[in-house]
Amino acid sequence: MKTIDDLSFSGKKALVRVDFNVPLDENFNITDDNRIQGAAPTIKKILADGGAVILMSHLGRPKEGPTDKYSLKHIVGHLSQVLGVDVQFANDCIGEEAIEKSASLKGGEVLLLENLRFYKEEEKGDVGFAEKLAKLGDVYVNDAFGTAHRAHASTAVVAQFFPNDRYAGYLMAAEINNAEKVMNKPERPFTAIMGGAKVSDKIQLIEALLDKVDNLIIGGGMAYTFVKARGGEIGKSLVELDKLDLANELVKKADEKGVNLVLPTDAQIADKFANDADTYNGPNDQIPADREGLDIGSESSEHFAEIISASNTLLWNGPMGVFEFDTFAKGTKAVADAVVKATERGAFSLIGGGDSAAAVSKFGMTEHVSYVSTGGGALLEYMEGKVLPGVKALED
Ligand SMILES: Nc1ncnc2c1ncn2[C@@H]1O[C@H](COP(=O)(O)OP(=O)(O)OP(=O)(O)O)[C@@H](O)[C@H]1O
Ligand SMILES: O=C(O)[C@H](O)COP(=O)(O)O
Repeated sequence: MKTIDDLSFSGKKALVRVDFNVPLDENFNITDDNRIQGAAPTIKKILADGGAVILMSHLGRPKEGPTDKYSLKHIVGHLSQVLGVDVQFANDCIGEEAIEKSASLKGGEVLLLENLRFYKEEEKGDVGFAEKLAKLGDVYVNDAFGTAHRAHASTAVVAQFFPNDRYAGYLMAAEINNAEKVMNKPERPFTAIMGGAKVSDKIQLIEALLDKVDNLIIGGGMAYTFVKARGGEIGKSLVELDKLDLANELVKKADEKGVNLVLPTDAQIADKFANDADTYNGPNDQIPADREGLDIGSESSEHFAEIISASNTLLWNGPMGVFEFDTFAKGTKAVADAVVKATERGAFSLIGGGDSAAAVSKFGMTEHVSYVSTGGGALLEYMEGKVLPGVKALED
């Protein structure tokens, strides 16, 4: 797979797929610009070579065509600041305006096209739509690791129109290299910390990890399915009753493979799902019927931290509790502190995208871990051993 270091972009128009699917608040302010920052080095390299950049991305999951809520115009200002260039904007990603603005773009200039998903053809992987996109540029660059697990027109199909001129951007290359480092050449002990809401979202990753890790720590909402499966009383805690047998199977598999599967033993037990809930720290298998566990407890935090601090490779995907509420962020913070300490001692730590990255950023620790992925589902699928269409499409 070629990267952008294999080409001088002088005199070229680079059609660059980025993942600018960033969280916006009610005033359309970007609440986490990690994905924009991540794509900046690629864009800047092309500009430094004297090339012009035509950016394409999706934003959200628009269902009824163009809407203001999902317009990429909302990120033009911040993107211009990050790049130090006045980014031009096309109100469509194909058609007259896109063609004209792309054609008149000069070296050192940047054009951002409107949201690709305003056309159903994007997610359908429509060839005709991909060809219209392809006509806008001379070479194709994919730097959208976060969307690489989608076989869409702009992430995979379009590459066929650039048989000799398709490149991975720096972010795409870094994401793959860091995921490989963890999955294929981990320095041991290798510990994975899985959290978040549902076992069902992470089953395939957990199964893939059981062949790779020394320790598998399970926290967050998904832990209660494991506690319930072995007869614990979990009250109103989050649980997937149709996954109890699966949970027991995973515990058994871990045992057979000699993996140390670590579950929390205590929880912050609340009388309601709210930041101002009445809460106490107690065993997570004796939760009263009218209460629920919303964070791992102090004993579990200490136990998890102990294992993390003795590890040389760390993968973390999913928060330990409802970290959005400060009352239930202690477990996630304790894990983040331990990951940072291990990293400072020389361990390699990879943080999965989405909520885990948001938690690390909330605690101001992004610079103190080895790598924060921009991929949520894409990273999970890559680590499950799946071929990502956006990566495959770049291969010669
Ligand atoms: N004990 C719990 N009870 C209820 N919800 C929980 C609990 N622990 C964590 N959560 C919730 O889980 C959500 C995150 O899990 P989710 O599976 O949605 O994403 P994730 O695992 O972080 O994956 P990604 O990092 O890709 O977003 C958070 O919104 C958090 O509030
Ligand atoms: O946020 C993500 O995971 C990527 O931008 C992909 O978005 P999607 O799940 O809507 O395809």
